[in-house]
Amino acid sequence: MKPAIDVQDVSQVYVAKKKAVLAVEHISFQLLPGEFVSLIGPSGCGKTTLLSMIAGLMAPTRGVVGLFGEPVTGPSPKIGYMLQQDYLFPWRTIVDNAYIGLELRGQLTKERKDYVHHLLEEMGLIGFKDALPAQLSGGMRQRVALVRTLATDPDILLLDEPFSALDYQTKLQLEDLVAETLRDKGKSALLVTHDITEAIAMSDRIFILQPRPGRIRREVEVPADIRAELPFAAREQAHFQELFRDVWSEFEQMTAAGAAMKRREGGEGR
Ligand SMILES: Nc1ncnc2c1ncn2[C@@H]1O[C@H](COP(=O)(O)OP(=O)(O)OP(=O)(O)O)[C@@H](O)[C@H]1O
Repeated sequence: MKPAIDVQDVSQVYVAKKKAVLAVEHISFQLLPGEFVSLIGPSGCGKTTLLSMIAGLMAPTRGVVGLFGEPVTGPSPKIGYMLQQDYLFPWRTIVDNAYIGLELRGQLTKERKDYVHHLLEEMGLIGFKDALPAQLSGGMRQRVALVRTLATDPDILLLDEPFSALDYQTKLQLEDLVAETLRDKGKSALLVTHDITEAIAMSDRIFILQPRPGRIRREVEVPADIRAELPFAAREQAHFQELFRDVWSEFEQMTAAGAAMKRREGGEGR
């Protein structure tokens, strides 16, 4: 089986104000079709940089990214992107917002429109199809963003903190909806999040990244009892707390190492 995403020894250097920043270095991982994988790590460890390279928005300085065996050379129709902000156009109705990706690709056929209506139905939004975004709550707007992302039928979803701007209850509800929808449709997903519980509850595997430069520190397999459930119920499984403590202690070690490094750099600078 060809991996949905294949990141091979990728590094990325940014050049800003005559200074080079090594954002990520020697990153390699694969994501299989239908798998849900999360990237977690402290701010600046290169999560967004990695997503941008996978989405074809930026070429790696070194290494190769592949999607289903093909090298990434630019944005691909195989990829759908969901972000923290919903970026709905305020002057367009919900259904017209959901059509945008299809319009941009010249794919606004009767069949695709019917599929969008089906998705709006699935997400409990059909009664709001002619409303404007301002009339919807934050959680409903993110559901519209999900419909818009799924409308073009991408094989892989890149989820860049899509739940982080939501209140806690809405976030838990939407996590379940996203997980269930992606499982049903057999999509692969790569989630970037700062929330350890969210990563454990939603994923098959987790990559913990460390900063300066961004590298994979550890890969975590989520136990079967957690994976068998949707995210809300997953939090109640026997191995959940144990895994949470394990990942948390990894973060604490990383924070302590980062603070020690800053102290050393501060000392050297004096
Ligand atoms: N355009 C840029 N120019 C220069 N440096 C950049 C640029 N974008 C990111 N960086 C640097 O690259 C590193 C990785 O950044 P990136 O935004 O990918 O991390 P992140 O893990 O997504 O962070 P956050 O969790 O805060 O969103 C950081 O050190 C950052 O300062």
